Amino acid sequence: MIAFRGVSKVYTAGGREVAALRNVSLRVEAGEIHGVLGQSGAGKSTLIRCANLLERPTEGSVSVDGQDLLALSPEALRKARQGIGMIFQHFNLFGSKTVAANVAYPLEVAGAPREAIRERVEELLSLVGLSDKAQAYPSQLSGGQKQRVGIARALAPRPRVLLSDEATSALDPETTRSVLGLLRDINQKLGVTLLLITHQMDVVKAICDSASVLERGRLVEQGKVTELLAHPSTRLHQLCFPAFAPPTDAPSGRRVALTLAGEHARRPLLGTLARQFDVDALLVEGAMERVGNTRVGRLLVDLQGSADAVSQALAYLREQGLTLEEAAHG
Ligand SMILES: Nc1ncnc2c1ncn2[C@@H]1O[C@H](COP(=O)(O)OP(=O)(O)OP(=O)(O)O)[C@@H](O)[C@H]1O
Repeated sequence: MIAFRGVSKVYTAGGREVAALRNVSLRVEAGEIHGVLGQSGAGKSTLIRCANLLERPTEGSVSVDGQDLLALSPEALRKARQGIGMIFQHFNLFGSKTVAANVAYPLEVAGAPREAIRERVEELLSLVGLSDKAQAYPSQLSGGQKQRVGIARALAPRPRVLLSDEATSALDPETTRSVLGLLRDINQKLGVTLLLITHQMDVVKAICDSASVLERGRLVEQGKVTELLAHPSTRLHQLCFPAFAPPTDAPSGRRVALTLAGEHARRPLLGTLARQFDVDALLVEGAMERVGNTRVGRLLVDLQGSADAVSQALAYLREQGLTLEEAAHG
């Protein structure tokens, strides 16, 4: 488990103070994948670097697995850091070392026996699908392969927590998907807790259980991804479902924006409106998104039928717990 409590970070540069984090409190449960989403300059890198004290907070506390990192001696912090792996946007591999030597590096630093290192490196390269590249150099690898080496190296000391600093930002969409799939597998197979920062909503949708949004150093929301997306008022929802385009034609019925999540997204609601209420739903615009094992959607529909029937249909949808907005955003 990772806990930030009241964390602030102020940088002083050229006599000027920059508040990069302002009173951030965030809890990531053990075994979760948590994504921190934010625009450039929001403070994401600062936040993730505070999780292993590469950056020391100006105020507040950071604990990992119940250990208050700021209270540790330098020696104890060095040990605690072995339990916190990190992967980077630009991979940070040693160009002059082979893939195997890159992965072995943290184990050599920790003084592990040679044979144990050899076995562990083999196991890790197999885990990330690079057994055939052990003797290659980073310059001979694609971006996705380099990141897989970065992941293998980060996992070498068997960390409980993995920090990902925009690990897929430099990769194309397909490679991004495969690296995210690998991170999800690692989380599930090894139970590693993952804290990642990203400016890409797609990363959050693809693998995060929970997420938070950082804006100008402040955490403006946090929660389960599916729960945040189910509410049109959240930043996460608005980032996932951009506002509908302004209408160019007159509505052909009562125009309503529907947010479907969880159970609702699995039921044939529009068919029910037709059968039970004699109300047809014309789909104007919208999207359904897959989020983990569930689906979330936002649809703009024109409900067509007698005024009474449409009112009853709307009452039914509200009773079902759906979020409805008559004045669709946009
Ligand atoms: N070492 C530093 N010295 C002074 N200011 C800094 C330093 N590092 C970051 N900042 C400032 O702190 C703020 C947050 O920066 P940070 O890099 O954490 O944001 P970010 O969300 O990771 O941005 P990006 O996505 O562009 O990397 C910015 O205003 C940045 O200019």
